[in-house]
Amino acid sequence: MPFLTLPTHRLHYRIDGAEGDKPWLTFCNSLGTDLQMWDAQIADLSQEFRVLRYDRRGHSGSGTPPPPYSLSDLGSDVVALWDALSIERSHFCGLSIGGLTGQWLGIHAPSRLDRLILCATAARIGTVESWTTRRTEVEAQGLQPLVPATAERWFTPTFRQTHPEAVDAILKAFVTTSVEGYAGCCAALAGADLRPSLSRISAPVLAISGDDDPVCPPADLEAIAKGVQNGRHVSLPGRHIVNLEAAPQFNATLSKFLIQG
Ligand SMILES: O=C(O)CC1=CCC(=O)O1
Repeated sequence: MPFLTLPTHRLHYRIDGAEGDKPWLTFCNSLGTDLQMWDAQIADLSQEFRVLRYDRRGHSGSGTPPPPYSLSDLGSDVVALWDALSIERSHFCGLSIGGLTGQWLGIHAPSRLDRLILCATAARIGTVESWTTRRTEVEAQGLQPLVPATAERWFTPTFRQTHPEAVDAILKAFVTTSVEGYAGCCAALAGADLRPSLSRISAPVLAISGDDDPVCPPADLEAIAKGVQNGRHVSLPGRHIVNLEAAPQFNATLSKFLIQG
């Protein structure tokens, strides 16, 4: 398991796929998941790309610096990883808080970005109050009590019934997330409002929604596509973890955007 050791924490990462001159594609997970949330993308996309995945600080194999975190902390972790791995430029695909991280990179590190895929995210997710409440609850009771409602927000009833093992694997990662790490990311979400800065994003953007996502509904992704300089929006069947629920369509949409433009 490779790690990058930073002054306050280490980042666990993984590289799959094509070697040589193939372009880099970086995946960035959502709150309470780990890099395995992208497993359904690897076989298809690692043919054409060098695929980099990592666990966000406070999640799974990465270290947990003391909370709170800011979106700038999360974006700077990606730049540190790219610097350490001598990755000058990469495509970037992030989901939810991973999509906010992608927007931050589009604004603050445009020279490092090729194309940007923003999934099940928004320029502002939730409210200061909702994230403060979530953080307080988690710090008091841990993550286990959140599991039923989380499963409902993340997957349709049909997917939960037909793919119980895939859902269990994601929820297992969720409950093992460190409370401090989760709380730190709640603080980053409370403080992140990129609506005034979206128009600074010049990288080509593909915004992907889950058409039944109660967290970031299609209108949020449409607003991103309209707000950036060069954006388009596609909606796929599923809820929040749309890359898993609609994996074949997701992979085909991503490949088309990255390869054909
Ligand atoms: O917690 C959720 O259900 C959804 C979510 C918000 C930000 C994120 O990354 O996931």
